[in-house]
Order: sequence, then C-alpha cells, then structure tokens
Amino acid sequence: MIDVRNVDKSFDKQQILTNVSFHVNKGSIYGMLGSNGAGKTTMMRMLAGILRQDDGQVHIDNAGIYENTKTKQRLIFLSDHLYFLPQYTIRQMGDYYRSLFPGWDEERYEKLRTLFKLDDKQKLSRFSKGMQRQAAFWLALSTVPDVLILDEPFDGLDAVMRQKIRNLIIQDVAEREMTVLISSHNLREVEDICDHVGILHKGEILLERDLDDLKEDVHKIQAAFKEDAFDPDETDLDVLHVEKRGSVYVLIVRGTEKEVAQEIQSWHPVVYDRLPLTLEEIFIYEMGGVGYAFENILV
Ligand SMILES: Nc1ncnc2c1ncn2[C@@H]1O[C@H](COP(=O)(O)OP(=O)(O)OP(=O)(O)O)[C@@H](O)[C@H]1O
Repeated sequence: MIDVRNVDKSFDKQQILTNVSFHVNKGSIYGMLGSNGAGKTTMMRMLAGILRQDDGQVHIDNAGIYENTKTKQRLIFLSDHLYFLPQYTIRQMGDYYRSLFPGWDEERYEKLRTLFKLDDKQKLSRFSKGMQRQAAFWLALSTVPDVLILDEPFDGLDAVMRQKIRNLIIQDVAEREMTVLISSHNLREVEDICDHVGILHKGEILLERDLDDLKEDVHKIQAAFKEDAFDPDETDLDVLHVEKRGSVYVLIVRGTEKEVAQEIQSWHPVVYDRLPLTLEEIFIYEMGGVGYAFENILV
C-alpha cells in the first residue's frame, strides 16, 4: 500500500532524510517512532503529497503521490498543527471537504455527531485545542479515507476521547482495511494500536519490525550467579544494556528466547527470570545503542 524506497530529502542543503525505505501493508497500523527532529513530520508531509522527495520513491498503491490527485482524495493527513479555514464552522468545513473528497459520507458524519457531541454550527476558532482535534477526526473519518496519516494525533485529547477515537480507527482498519501511519511520542499509545513500528533517527531508519516480533526479539533478563562468575562481555549475547543491582544482573539483550536462555544457562545462574519489555523500554535501549542514551543527570 505505502511503499517508500531510498528517499532523500534536504532543506537548504541540510540533509534531513537519507536513504529511507519502509513499507506499510494495506489494513495495517504502522507506528513511526523517533527522536525529536528525526524527520518524521517531513516524511509524513511527503506521504501526504505536500512535499516532494529529492531522490527515491514515495508510492501509495503503486504510484507516486506528489502529483496524484486521485490518491490524495482517498488520503487524509492530520498534522500536529491543525488548520481550518478562518471563521469556518465544522459544518462549513464538512461542506468544503465534501467538495474535495469523493468518499465523503454524510450518513457517517451524522453518526459521528453522537460520538463527538460538538456543536457543528460553532466557529472552530472558539473551540479548545482538544475540541479542535475532535473536530478534525470527525471531518477526517467522514471522508472514509483509505489512508490515514496522523502526526501526534492524540495530543490534547482526554483519556475517554482517546479511547473512542482509537476504537473508531481500529474499526475502520478491521472492517474496510484502512491503512494508517501514526507518529507519536506516546509509546504506550503506539503500543496499544500499532501492529508494525519503524524507528527513525537522524533521518535514517534504525529498525523496522512487526511489533510482536520485535517484542519476541528483545528481552529483559534478571539473573544472579554463584560467586559472581559472570561477565557480560565474555558472553555471546547481543547486549543492549547492562546494570548490576547488588548481586543481580539486569540485562537487555537481543536474540531469540532460546538463544538467550541457552547462553545464560551456560553460566549456571542461581536466579534467572525473563521479564516483558514495553515498547518504551525497547525504544530507549535501541536508541542507546546508537548513542542517543538517556543520562541520569539531575540539575
Ligand atoms: N520547511 C523546513 N525548512 C527547513 N528545515 C526544516 C523544515 N521542516 C523541517 N525542517 C528540519 O528538518 C528536521 C526534521 O524535522 P521534522 O519536523 O521532520 O522532525 P520530527 O521527527 O517530526 O521531530 P519532532 O519529533 O520533534 O516533531 C529538523 O531539523 C527541522 O528543523
């Protein structure tokens, strides 16, 4: 569905994205993670056909997006900075969207009214930040898009509304195979909704995996050894992080569960535990591996 290959992008001779490639399957929800300034918004603006890449290809449904009006009519990009026409109400924006997007579904718009409970005759500029975001989702989902691109989508929404909107997105993915790309710094949220994740760092893709596979591939190990007979540097483990709490080692390691267990067992541990990792932990340790480590500094 979405196919990005070897994309380069610079602004004023400053290289922002370098050789970026990734693929999003139809009916999948892809989380694009990354450090601040990694280039996520730039990538999303290219996918929405707002910016053109310098090199490489940005394809949606096997065709370049930049000059492809037909595909753009089936795609909605919700930017982190929402934009509405000045002085417009939701209803007026809806009429404008109906003229732009052939998929506009008036019946759906009416159904969503009961969920969002916003006054669609009120000027959008009078709404709070969270209400404006709700309005943006109301309008976006009324166009029944095939592709939904969301930059920090839940910013400003309360917990109940986040859950409602998450459910609506999941429903559209399940029922009609909508394809979704989400960028968010809230990894808890990404973890809840995405089936695939990619990490962008300094304009390059660091890692791209199915979320379940990724979790099966990175482990948090707690282990203790007799008379301290363990040296992480002497193992065959791919260690992302190591910490010693008293006599207990806490290791974050990459590899299959079997490989990791075999290696640790060969050191005859007296305690051995494998704990689940959150996406946030995976992100932090993977970023640490490329020198973007967190430091325990208090100032
Ligand atoms: N129009 C522009 N002109 C010049 N530089 C730009 C422009 N847009 C983005 N940049 C630069 O590109 C880099 C990537 O920015 P981008 O907004 O894509 O990052 P991001 O991953 O979305 O960051 P964040 O997580 O902080 O929102 C930054 O260094 C930014 O200053």
